[in-house]
Amino acid sequence: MILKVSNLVKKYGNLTAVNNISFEVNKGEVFGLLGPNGAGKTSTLKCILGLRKKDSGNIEVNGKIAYLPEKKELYKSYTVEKMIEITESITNNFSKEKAYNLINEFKLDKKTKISNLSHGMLTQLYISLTLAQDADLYILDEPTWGLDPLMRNTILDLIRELTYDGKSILYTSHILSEVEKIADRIAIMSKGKILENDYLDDIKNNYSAIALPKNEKTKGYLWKELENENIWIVKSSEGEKVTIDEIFEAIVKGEWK
Ligand SMILES: Nc1ncnc2c1ncn2[C@@H]1O[C@H](COP(=O)(O)OP(=O)(O)OP(=O)(O)O)[C@@H](O)[C@H]1O
Repeated sequence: MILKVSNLVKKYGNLTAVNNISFEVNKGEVFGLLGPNGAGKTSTLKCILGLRKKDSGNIEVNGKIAYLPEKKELYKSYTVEKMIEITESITNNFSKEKAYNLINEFKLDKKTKISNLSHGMLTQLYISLTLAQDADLYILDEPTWGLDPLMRNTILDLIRELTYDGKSILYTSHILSEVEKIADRIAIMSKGKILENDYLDDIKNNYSAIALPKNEKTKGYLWKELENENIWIVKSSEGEKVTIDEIFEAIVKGEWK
């Protein structure tokens, strides 16, 4: 186990952004922390990194962490080359060679000023600077934000490749299809709580959809209210197969009854 979060609570004044959550990330796995806007994902990552003070709970990290923040801001007046130099001077275990390999793979010109990079290119540079660090756990907050589908796939491949060397990845995303491609396990977060936490395949196999008359209730998530019946997502393999997108939607939207 590389990371163990137990009963983490983070409050901002009256708002409980992270409400008593627990999960573990194992060595060599990609763990996806999913949830809608404002679910508490970034707050969770920041508590793990010590960038936010937790209110209670326990966080155990076994190894070095490299972090890709959600707000990908870099010194605008520097060139790509200068940014790599600076990162090398202030970061432990940073490989300049690896950073250059990555920016070449992304076809970024080292002489370009950061202010002239497109949004996607800025993400590529930031990813290069993060993956060029030798770490045991890579914490990536929305690593594919603003990237086109081709570039997204390249980044997902790079993330997956990290696990071949036994590295672990904790990452957040809104894009279910990409999570399906690379995550081993996921946690679905909503309103500060983890509502589901399991192997992706198990989650997919455990849930199915059933239609019930309007006045009937069952144990599950009320997913869709139709004219004559309601559709429930239930923990059973008896009903219709559902996609991970549909399960996610039902868990986040519906209430477990
Ligand atoms: N510094 C802060 N001060 C006050 N409230 C905050 C602060 N940071 C986050 N919040 C609130 O905490 C809640 C969780 O925010 P957080 O950024 O952790 O969610 P998130 O799941 O990462 O969302 P997103 O996907 O939109 O980035 C939100 O209601 C947000 O408004």
